[in-house]
Amino acid sequence: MDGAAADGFDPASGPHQPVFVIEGVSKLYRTGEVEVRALNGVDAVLYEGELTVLLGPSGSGKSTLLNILGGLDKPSEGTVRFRGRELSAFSERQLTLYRRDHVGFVFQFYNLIPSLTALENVALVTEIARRPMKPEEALERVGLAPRMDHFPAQLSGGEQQRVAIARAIAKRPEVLLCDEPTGALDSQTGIRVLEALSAINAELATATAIITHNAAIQAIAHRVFTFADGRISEMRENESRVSPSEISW
Ligand SMILES: Nc1ncnc2c1ncn2[C@@H]1O[C@H](COP(=O)(O)OP(=O)(O)OP(=O)(O)O)[C@@H](O)[C@H]1O
Repeated sequence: MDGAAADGFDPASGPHQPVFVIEGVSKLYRTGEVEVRALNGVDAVLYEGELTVLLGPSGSGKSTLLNILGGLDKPSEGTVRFRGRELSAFSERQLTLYRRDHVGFVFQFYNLIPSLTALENVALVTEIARRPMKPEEALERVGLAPRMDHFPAQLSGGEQQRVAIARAIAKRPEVLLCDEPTGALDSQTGIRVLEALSAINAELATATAIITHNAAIQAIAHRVFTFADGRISEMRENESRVSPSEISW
């Protein structure tokens, strides 16, 4: 924990403190006559320092919940609290500040700026963050320090995704939200990306949520939520976790 404390994580808050408390959350989308209930009464808790996997078929509501946790969307019913503050009642301005100061996002497609090097892509974020790490350190943490002067087109898909992870963690977010981070990658490359996410979760104690369709990935999590039809049909704590290098698909 020493290293983590040096990185600004307060060990006094300890593991097993809730980061998000989700109560009775439903989300309805209405487009013309068509109404879709993307979430239907979700209750869940995500904990400090934990890696949570959100598993389930397409359309089961995983991204909708992740977007609500990330302050990109609001529930139609129910409440979400972030460290005791009611996120679901935040104004747009408060949500913008919340996203900027507390949340790192990683998406399936890396969204790097092609005309900037890996280092410059990460530096874009550290320039506006309140207590960032050096961009070099962020790239070091994902094993890409030797490639920092390369442009996205000179990097493989998995390397580009690791730059995107470096960019997301460089502002030291308390939560890292990842929507299908390995969805576009082959298994070997995807495992490298999961190793980077898992190492960051362990070293910085960043509460991490990873959405996937891929059931093999659940073995690396502390906690697994399985989604079905807008609900969490099963919540499970893994008694023993395996390292990403031990899984395959
Ligand atoms: N902005 C929107 N407007 C209308 N319907 C939406 C919107 N966003 C999501 N939905 C619908 O809500 C349901 C849940 O979608 P969501 O993206 O949360 O599922 P998911 O489990 O993340 O799926 P996937 O794994 O395919 O990304 C789906 O039926 C989807 O079509």
